[in-house]
Amino acid sequence: MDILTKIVNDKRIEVNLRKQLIPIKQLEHSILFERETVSLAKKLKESNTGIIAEHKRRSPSKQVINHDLNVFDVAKGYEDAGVCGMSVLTDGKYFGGSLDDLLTARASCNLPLLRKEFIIDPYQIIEAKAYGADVILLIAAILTREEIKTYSELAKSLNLDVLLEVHNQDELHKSIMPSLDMLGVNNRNLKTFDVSLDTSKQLSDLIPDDFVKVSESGISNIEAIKTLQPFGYKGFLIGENFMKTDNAGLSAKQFIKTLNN
Ligand SMILES: O=P(O)(O)OC[C@@H](O)[C@@H](O)c1c[nH]c2ccccc12
Repeated sequence: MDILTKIVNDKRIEVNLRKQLIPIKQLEHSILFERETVSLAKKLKESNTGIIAEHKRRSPSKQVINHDLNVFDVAKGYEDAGVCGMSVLTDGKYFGGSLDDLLTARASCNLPLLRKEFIIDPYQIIEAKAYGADVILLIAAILTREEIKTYSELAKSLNLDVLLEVHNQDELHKSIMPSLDMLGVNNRNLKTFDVSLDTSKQLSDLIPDDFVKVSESGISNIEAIKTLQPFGYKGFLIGENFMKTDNAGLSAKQFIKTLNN
């Protein structure tokens, strides 16, 4: 069984348990559920750098990245660095994250926050809003077109932005619909972990101009961004490159400073 299938199988069990612990009605009554969200897509459109910086402690491909940083400082640091948005991994078993991380990031900064999660149930979208997210991720590899439609429309009705992630042409073709805001090309194959920026280059032409294009994963230097910008990418999702350092915020700050020069 590939890793993505494993993650999704575990996620179904987890979500069913969560639903029993905290009913949707309760989530809908939380204070953050009423919060006015901030659009990441809009920020990316207005930016010349377009960095979305991620909080990620570990991953199935890299094992430990960093267990010593705390989300509160990382979020503050990213905001101070001038990133457009922050991505927070909320999966516990494979990425060492949690919904508490999302809450902490929310308490620490005003950046648009992306709930980085394997969404397979509408419950998780309600949850994202209740824990302070502004954006949800939908992964085409694990959803049908119908699911993408239902989930993205639900997100839009809650004023959440939608980032739809693809890795190949088939996933892209099945996913294009007006309820998406951003199209993310994952340079990492979630089944084999192979990383290549060529994926972003090859798919860029097939993404209609109405969507903000985001390149995700394996971006470790300024050159990568300079190479991808002419292909129309406005957003760059960077995790490990910042998280593997002692001070993720500071390394994002230096990165953005160099990018601006
Ligand atoms: O650490 P990197 O290589 O900079 O990658 C960040 C981000 O793109 C990656 O964490 C990611 C992209 N899509 C995902 C889906 C699920 C979990 C994680 C991801």
